[in-house]
Amino acid sequence: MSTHSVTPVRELPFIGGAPREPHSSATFEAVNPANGEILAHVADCDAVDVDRAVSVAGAAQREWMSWDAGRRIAVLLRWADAVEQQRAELGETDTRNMGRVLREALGDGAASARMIRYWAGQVDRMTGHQVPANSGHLSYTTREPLGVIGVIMPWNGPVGSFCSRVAPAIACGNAAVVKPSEMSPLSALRLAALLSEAGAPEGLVNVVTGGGVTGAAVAEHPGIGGVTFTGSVPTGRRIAHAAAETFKKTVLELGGKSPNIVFEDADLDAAGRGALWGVFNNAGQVCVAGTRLLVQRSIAPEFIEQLRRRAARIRVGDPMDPKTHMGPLASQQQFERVSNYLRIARDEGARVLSGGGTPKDTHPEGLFVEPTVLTEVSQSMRVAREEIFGPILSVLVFDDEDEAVALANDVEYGLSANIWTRDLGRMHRMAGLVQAGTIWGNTMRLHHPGLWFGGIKASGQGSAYAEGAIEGSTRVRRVTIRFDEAAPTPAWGDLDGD
Ligand SMILES: NC(=O)C1=CN([C@@H]2O[C@H](COP(=O)(O)OP(=O)(O)OC[C@H]3O[C@@H](n4cnc5c(N)ncnc54)[C@H](O)[C@@H]3O)[C@@H](O)[C@H]2O)C=CC1
Ligand SMILES: NCCCC(=O)O
Repeated sequence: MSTHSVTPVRELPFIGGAPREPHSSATFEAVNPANGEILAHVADCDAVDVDRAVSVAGAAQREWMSWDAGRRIAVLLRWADAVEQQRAELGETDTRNMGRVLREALGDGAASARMIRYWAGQVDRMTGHQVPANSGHLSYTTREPLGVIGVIMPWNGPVGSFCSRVAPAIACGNAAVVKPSEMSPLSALRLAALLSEAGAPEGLVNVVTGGGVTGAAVAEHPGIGGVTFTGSVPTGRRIAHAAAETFKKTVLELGGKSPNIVFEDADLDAAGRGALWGVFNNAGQVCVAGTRLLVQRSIAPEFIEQLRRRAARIRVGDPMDPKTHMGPLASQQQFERVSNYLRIARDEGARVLSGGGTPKDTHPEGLFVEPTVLTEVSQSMRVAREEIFGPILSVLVFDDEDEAVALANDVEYGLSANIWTRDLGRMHRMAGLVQAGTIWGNTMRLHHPGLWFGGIKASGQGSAYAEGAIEGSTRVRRVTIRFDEAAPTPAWGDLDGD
């Protein structure tokens, strides 16, 4: 367990380029899930705080767009450098605040810096086009920012979530009001400060801390032009309803129950390693976690034994320790949710092949759950259908491609799918038939800010990456100008004379 101890600090919302005393006097605690330590008392912002943030964001956005593109690009590049330089501090903040193991949290800072640089390169590419429609006329479209974007964040990868949403929003010329998750709000405050220090107008990116009430105030605010949300399906639905009232654009990246489909002709060693990392990384708190392993019957015994052997070597413990593979769950709420699914699995008749415990003896104050592999799972069981968001892998067996497709698609979600086979014909057939917004073949969780990433079915709409991020952050307008006086004008020709 970490020996690091802290005196809880008071964290204020970041509004107008600095921490500001909030209107609301309510607070909530930021807690280290590895040891129960209280890290901070964080302001629980109300609708007045959100309104203040939207107001300063509007003014900052106008200033931002009055700057030449080169000056805006320079700010983004300085911000990227700062995120990279501060990645140790940012990573430690996330590790303490939500239990992500430090060795991975450090990687988030470096990946986020690359992401910001990608978006810096897009700043002067928010172009429209010219349409040769009518002779004697020039018609063109412009792409312009929505104004203020509301960013409502989850808790499972705070640094990456902040940068992947804020960078495209501001690269497209917007300001942002960010509502981090109440379970991991701390790094967002630091990231907004780093952007200010990099030279952004005061108020370009503001952080209002709080829970669902604060988030709802963001989704409802008429001064916000678009919302990008990552989180659960029920909350995504609420946000879509709230946003519709004022016709906000929305990008919704919601839950998943991603299949990881392994055929007998696959590289079984790579597929086995991938299966474990894909579901147990970040203690399973990953939207695209491959939580359903669909394995072909002919190789099932051998493959499952490989999983059992390797899963036993996963080191669970202090997330600050560089040797640890898996830290605790992020919050008491999540710990109870996952513990409940362990009970449901047993009640439904699944077999616990490995794990299945919540090691309170070795980790009395921590919210740890063992990496758990469930076999003898059938498609009707809740553990095979519902998003758990914890380190639980459900193994199902199939005979042929048709059955694999049927099992893969028989859930409400459609975020991502992983397919392992050496047969490229089969790979492409499966990629066409499996219902998921992202298909990974012989790999998993490979991302790039220039590649579309979004869910279908209940897993959401739009993409917070690539062209989806631009679409979600901008609107298009059309201009038509008659420049040739010989070109006709639409008018009544018989209004003159007697
Ligand atoms: N797919 C993903 O990446 C994620 C999925 N989840 C799923 O959701 C489950 C519950 O986790 P939560 O953090 O409670 O998810 P959530 O979807 O309720 O919360 C996500 C964010 O939305 C905010 N929020 C809550 N109610 C809101 C409302 N009415 N209007 C606007 N914003 C609101 C929260 O404060 C937080 O910032 C998890 O167990 C997991 O299954 C959670 C986080 C990320
Ligand atoms: N926001 C998508 C990141 C998913 C992943 O951690 O792979």
